[in-house]
Amino acid sequence: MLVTLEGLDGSGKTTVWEALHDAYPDAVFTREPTSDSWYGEAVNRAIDDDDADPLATLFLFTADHADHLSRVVRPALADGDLVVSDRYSDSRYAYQAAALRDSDLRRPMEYIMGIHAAFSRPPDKTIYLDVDPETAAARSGATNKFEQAAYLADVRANYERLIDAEPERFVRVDATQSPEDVLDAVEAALEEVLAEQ
Ligand SMILES: Nc1ncnc2c1ncn2[C@@H]1O[C@H](COP(=O)(O)OP(=O)(O)OP(=O)(O)O)[C@@H](O)[C@H]1O
Ligand SMILES: Cc1cn([C@H]2C[C@H](O)[C@@H](COP(=O)(O)O)O2)c(=O)[nH]c1=O
Repeated sequence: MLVTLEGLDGSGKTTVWEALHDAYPDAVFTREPTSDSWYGEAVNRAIDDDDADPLATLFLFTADHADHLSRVVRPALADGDLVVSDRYSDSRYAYQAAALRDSDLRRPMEYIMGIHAAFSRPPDKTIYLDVDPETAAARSGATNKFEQAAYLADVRANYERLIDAEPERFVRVDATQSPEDVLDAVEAALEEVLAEQ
């Protein structure tokens, strides 16, 4: 089963993802952008480059996703493992659709989803850590172009579109709660998902 953690920068995904290692010692924990490949390194260069072309950036993130799928996600799923990914395809739909909002693409989110539909493996469940853009920007330190409150407001609106389209896949968790309460809510959601399996 493939479970993904999604949300704005600073929503607390990585904090939760790290804490889940103890509760699910046999699961495969992974992330996007990947941290162990040159594709991930290329993505990080684009994140840090304020002048990076947004369409080129989309394809770098998508290349990293293709490598992540073939090298990590599909083999783990084939072995019957629980895979928990800190960010995955929804991050592209939410973030790159916002970055490409004023581009020549008529419907950026649909375009990005179309590219993924040809090769990706959709998540079985997605835990969405919901936080307002101001809190997100403050917590993340606003250190890169994606971590600005105005941009994150667009990203959040895109996440809401994704949730509206597939309410059964998403579990929304209030990420303004204390870290302990957020983790309790995520663990409860995961237990329910695994029990349904
Ligand atoms: N529930 C919470 N309440 C207050 N602060 C939190 C909470 N969860 C995480 N934080 C703090 O917010 C900061 C960002 O947390 P974290 O790195 O887990 O977020 P993230 O969603 O993974 O961000 P990014 O997407 O930018 O990597 C950290 O300093 C962390 O300690
Ligand atoms: C996977 C992915 C990520 N992003 C953005 C979101 C963050 O601002 C950075 C890095 O992610 P992290 O969780 O803070 O390490 O990249 C994106 O725009 N599109 C994506 O597909």
